[in-house]
Amino acid sequence: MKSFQISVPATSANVGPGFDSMGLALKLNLTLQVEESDQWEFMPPSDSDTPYEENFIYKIAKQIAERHHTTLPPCKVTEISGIPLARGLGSSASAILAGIEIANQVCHLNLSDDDKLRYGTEIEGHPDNIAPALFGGLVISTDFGEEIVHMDLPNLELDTVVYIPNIKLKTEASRKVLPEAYPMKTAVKASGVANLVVAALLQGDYTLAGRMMEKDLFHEPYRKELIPNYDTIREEAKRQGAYSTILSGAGPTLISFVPAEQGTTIANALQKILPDYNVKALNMCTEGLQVSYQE
Ligand SMILES: Nc1ncnc2c1ncn2[C@@H]1O[C@H](COP(=O)(O)OP(=O)(O)O)[C@@H](O)[C@H]1O
Ligand SMILES: N[C@@H](CCOP(=O)(O)O)C(=O)O
Repeated sequence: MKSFQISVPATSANVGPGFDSMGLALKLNLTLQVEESDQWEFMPPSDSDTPYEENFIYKIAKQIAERHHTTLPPCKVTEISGIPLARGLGSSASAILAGIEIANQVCHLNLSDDDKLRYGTEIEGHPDNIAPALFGGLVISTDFGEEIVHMDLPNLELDTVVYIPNIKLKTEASRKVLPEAYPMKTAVKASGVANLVVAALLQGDYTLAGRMMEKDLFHEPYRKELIPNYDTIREEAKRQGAYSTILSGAGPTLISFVPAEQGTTIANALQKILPDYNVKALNMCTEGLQVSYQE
């Protein structure tokens, strides 16, 4: 019987002003063990009354199989490790890619990376989590409909610290507070800020990159009211030496970019003043989606 493991990293989208286009993979994984079986089963079950047909990953896998005019054979799927849900760490993008990959493996679809990026982006609605979850690293991507253009940035000499509160914020809800359109002057300044973040990262000028990340005009000014302790965490992280502290994805997690090797020290200091949070030092992850087969 075939058995394989799928591992997909968490992601932090936007990186400040790179709204819907910039994201990086983090060393925190969704890992699933998949075995062909005589019936569908998800372990641990989300709750005993929910049929497998309602499972998010199952629905994605089924949709991809149908798109290729085939049906999924039954599988037992065991979640070995997870990414906290609705916290701004890309759990939905990782689950979507896992569903796509299950269909790819068990239906022998032979999907290319571009196929996975296209399907994942269509389902998620934007490529900024899907691209780094698929490729690893820090990826800039934009969906032009006929193609999704994406480009990796070279590895950065940075650690990150994430501040995960024990409340959820669905991405859909956090998008509702954003404006439909931006005045021309705001859009020009906002894209200038985003360009400076990329230029500064490429030059290794992390002080400037951090300063510009915190000047986002696309989403943070509208979302910060939804985020508990937004100003306190930013100020305290700066005092501890962080280059920047910004929303991770749509929030409510905040993420700091900090000098290499200083993640754990800064995380420990912030955990002391945020006892209700899970404060973690996380390295960036250069690997994206991985599949490994067992005998
Ligand atoms: N491992 C998973 N298994 C099943 N559903 C998942 C999984 N990961 C994410 N989801 C679905 O994605 C939703 C969270 O997506 P979203 O609001 O975009 O937040 P985020 O992607 O920031 O964690 C969850 O409420 C759940 O429906
Ligand atoms: N660009 C999106 C990113 C959402 O990321 P998530 O991790 O919160 O799902 C947005 O900002 O809405």
